[in-house]
Amino acid sequence: MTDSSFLFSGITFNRKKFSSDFARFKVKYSYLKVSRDIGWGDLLAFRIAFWRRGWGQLTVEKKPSNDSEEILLENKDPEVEAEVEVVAKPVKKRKRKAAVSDPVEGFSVFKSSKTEPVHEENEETENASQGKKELYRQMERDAIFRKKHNIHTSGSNIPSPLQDFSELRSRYGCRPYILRNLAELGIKEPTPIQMQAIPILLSGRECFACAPTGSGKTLAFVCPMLMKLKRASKEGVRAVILCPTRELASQTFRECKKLAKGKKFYIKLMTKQLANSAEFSKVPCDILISTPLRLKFAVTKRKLDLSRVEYLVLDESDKLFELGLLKHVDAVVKACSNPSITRSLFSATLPDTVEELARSIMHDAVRVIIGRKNSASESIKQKLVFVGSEEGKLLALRQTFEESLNPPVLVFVQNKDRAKNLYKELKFDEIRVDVIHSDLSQLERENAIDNFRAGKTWVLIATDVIARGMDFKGVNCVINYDFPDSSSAYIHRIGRSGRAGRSGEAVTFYTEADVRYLKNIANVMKASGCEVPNWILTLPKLKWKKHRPKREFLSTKPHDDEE
Ligand SMILES: Nc1ncnc2c1ncn2[C@@H]1O[C@H](COP(=O)(O)OP(=O)(O)OP(=O)(O)O)[C@@H](O)[C@H]1O
Repeated sequence: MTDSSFLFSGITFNRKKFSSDFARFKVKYSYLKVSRDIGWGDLLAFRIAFWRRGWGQLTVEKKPSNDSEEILLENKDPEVEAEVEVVAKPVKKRKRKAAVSDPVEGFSVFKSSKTEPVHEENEETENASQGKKELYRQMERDAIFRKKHNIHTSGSNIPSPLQDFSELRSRYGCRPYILRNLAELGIKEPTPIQMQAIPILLSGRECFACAPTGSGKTLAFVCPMLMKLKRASKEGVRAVILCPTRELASQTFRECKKLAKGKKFYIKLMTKQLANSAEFSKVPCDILISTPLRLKFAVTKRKLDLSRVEYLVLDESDKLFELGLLKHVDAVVKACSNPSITRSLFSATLPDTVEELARSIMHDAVRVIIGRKNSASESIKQKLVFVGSEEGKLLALRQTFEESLNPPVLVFVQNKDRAKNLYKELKFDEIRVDVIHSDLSQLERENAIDNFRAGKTWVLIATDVIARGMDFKGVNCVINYDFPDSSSAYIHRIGRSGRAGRSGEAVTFYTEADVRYLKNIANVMKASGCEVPNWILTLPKLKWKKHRPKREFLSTKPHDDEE
């Protein structure tokens, strides 16, 4: 068909000239034959239906030798045929209505050539305005729904949010195994980030999203990824999820497996062993979950091919864009060279600099913010405690544990040496304590996490290595033994409690040396509805800077004893 004309904003596509390309992509399209006299109103109605479902581009090709037109639907979903029936209804309805109304209105079915165009024109204008009205009504309904769920979006043509997981099937033809797995996991209603991010990603749009800790971001990117991949393939890596730490990568790997249960996807976690394997390219892999350094190593040293990757997720994106990781992330993003890739960024904190970077690398991305940007989860009760000095901290910690130890409790310190020392201090108290930091082997780190998850450990002392993304169900209290180095570190640390709607508590110790930095944290606390003494809020504004003071030796023993 060389004489193709496209209505609305479609890509000109000469099917004869590009017949071989078309044959390759044929499976992606479905057709709907409609009468030649299809009006603009009908097309607008189709377009609205498309927009609501978050489908691809709607274009029309005219067939000169035939009395029908084809509506070309760019849709990669095999279920589209069924949906097209629904979409086609307005045309049938209009025709039926016309047939019934003709005799009533006194018009002949065989109209003269003079009167017909006038009637058609009026009808089309009417349909167009009806379509427009419906579009506006839908936009209004979406706006009300978003407002109710604190969903803030920016970007063009944003798909309607999901109100219910059943819409995954009715709007997107989701396979039953996902709905079954969600039900088995006890997941009934989508969280606000899932309501909006899932339709965006399913419609093939790029997205950067900021939603509170514990609000279900993982599912918001894993679910559409599985739906888009549809089935397993052995033709190379098709989706990559980058996480800043090994612990988070392995947790995300497990979450993927849970949601994919019953479907034979090849989901791989990039372990040291796998990264070093020379046979990597022969291992079937649909979804690869990795830290940036390991993936970069596999790409550069093991010639791992990422050119077929269709979906790339940068989880904890602001952390991935920090200086130490950025060059590895950059190498991975470059290796994912497929021009039709869909990239997405997720985090509970999204600094403006990261947003700018995201905008510069993404195409027509939609921005989604749940609640207030860079804020803590509102289900956490936050408290600041003045402890005077380093020694004061240890006394305050022991006193807290004596008064009320409500495990599981996470205690964050500034670095691994302090973690080791605090562990030595608490080991002989009558509490089950463990420690996790980067000097431990992978196995030791995993054991520490597993024991904490299983309730064998009551108090886990940690560095920021587990501050992001780790989902420990039911952590009752987070204690910032050492003041966090930034407000985003604070948000992520305390976000290990108060997850998925549960309540939690966060206590932050501060000394004289930390007072200058109190305001940043106090602002976060105030924004999430916690009480903060006024004097802190009136402290002078500090320019953004990481606060990592050299802290005194952590021990209650006299220093001479240590020598
Ligand atoms: N729709 C839902 N309903 C109930 N629970 C859910 C839902 N979605 C996810 N969850 C659960 O909520 C918990 C937190 O989810 P997840 O780890 O994805 O949070 P997150 O937003 O990524 O947090 P963080 O910012 O800390 O990484 C998990 O235990 C997950 O199983």
